[in-house]
Amino acid sequence: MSDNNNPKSLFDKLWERHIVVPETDESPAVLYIDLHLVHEVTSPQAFSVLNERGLKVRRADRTIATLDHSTPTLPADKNGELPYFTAEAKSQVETLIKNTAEHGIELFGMGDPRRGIVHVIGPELGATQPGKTIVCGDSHTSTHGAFGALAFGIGTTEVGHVLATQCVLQRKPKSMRVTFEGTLSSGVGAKDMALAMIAQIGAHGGQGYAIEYAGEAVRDLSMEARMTLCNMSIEAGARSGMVAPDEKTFEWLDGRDMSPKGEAWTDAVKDWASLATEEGAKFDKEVVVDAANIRPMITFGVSPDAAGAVDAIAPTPKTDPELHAAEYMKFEAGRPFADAIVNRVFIGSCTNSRLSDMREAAMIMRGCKVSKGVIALVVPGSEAVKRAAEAENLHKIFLDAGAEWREPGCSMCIGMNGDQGAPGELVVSTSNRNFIGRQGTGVRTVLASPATAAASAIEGRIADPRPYFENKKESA
Ligand SMILES: CC(C)[C@H](C(=O)O)[C@@H](O)C(=O)O
Ligand code: SF4
Repeated sequence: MSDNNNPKSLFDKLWERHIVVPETDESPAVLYIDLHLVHEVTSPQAFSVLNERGLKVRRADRTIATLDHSTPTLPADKNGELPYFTAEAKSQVETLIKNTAEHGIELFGMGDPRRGIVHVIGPELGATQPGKTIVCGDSHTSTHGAFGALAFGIGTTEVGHVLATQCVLQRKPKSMRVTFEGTLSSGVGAKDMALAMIAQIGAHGGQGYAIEYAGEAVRDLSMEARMTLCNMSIEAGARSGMVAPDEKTFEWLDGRDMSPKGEAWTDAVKDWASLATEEGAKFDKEVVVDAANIRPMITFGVSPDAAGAVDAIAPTPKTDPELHAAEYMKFEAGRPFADAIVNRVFIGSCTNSRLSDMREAAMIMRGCKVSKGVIALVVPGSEAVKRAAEAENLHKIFLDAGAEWREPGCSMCIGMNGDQGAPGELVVSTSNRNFIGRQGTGVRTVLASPATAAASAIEGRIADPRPYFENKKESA
């Protein structure tokens, strides 16, 4: 605990608790890692290095592995064969199965009811907890910061370091507080907050910083929505984003498989409650976002900061990269975004594939039909989300509307499993990256919330979800 003369931020506390060797001018700090998450794409090389050098995994009990990026979202065929996209995808999966078995690491593999996108299952299992340092060879590890953890992505070389030593070398980032002032209006959610913030500070605005999200609109968010917000921190250039743990956090974690139990739970909650940023704590940078005026957001370019309100008109490009992006995306300056014809819709990814996202999309699609000519894919983030959604019959709503209901995984967020759009198609996607070719060669990606994506699927154009919220309210 700090005294009032030295008020500390959540980030300071998390950092200090994990220093094994302090940082000097010559060398970064050695930081202890509480939880290491592993998936099939960034781990093979790391395990190879370990095996070549005859090293063991230091703490297999603090390491969990899942299969998500390369896994098919279509079921096995008659012979029980999964339809892998490429030999490489299949090999990544087989390699992780082999490596985890050899090193005694728990793997949530195909058919395991706990499998899912790495950033969805960590929290779901209760493995993600306040106060922890969490790493994964994956940039969207920032998602776990929603619980008041210091969570960041690492490279494959570092994955090897963590496997072997349970530590990473890190320079302490600068701190930034992003305060969302006011409350959100109906039909606006965490995805819109993230895109509005990134549009405001830029895709590099958070570079070199650890972000803490604060303010009334953040406190009001559910845990799932906080995960959406923290997930997108990386798209603002920051490696981590976090929210101070509170009653909502504790309630969400209570009773989960890996959450502490009994007396250990009581002690943990007491400790977690002491982590919040103290009054007067200093940040290297303060940013204020006007939450009350955020409208549903979409991206119109090829970087997540090219974002605007769904009911706005396409801006006139000012720079060469903007011109290039506008040519690629085919948004004509001065015309409403809502004029753009949509070919495909993807509802999923570690940004927006949790139960609340499924519910939001289903609320909009209930009793409606996906527009003719639009292919809509709904991909739950985990087996648990899939089960929970099916228990509420959400899958029926999607199927009745003419959308596809798939098996959990990263799917069209990155297309590594073969779920991709066709060249030239406009895809409204609830994922986090609109880079050229991310969802398939020549695909034009528009990032949006589940509500906006669902509304766009129905209307066949980029659509404002707000009228649906009004109508459902009236008919409720
Ligand atoms: C495959 C993996 C290395 C990558 C990442 O680190 O983010 C992926 O998850 C992504 O979203 O682009
Ligand atoms: S869902 Fe997308 S962003 Fe998330 S881990 Fe998978 S590929 Fe990366």
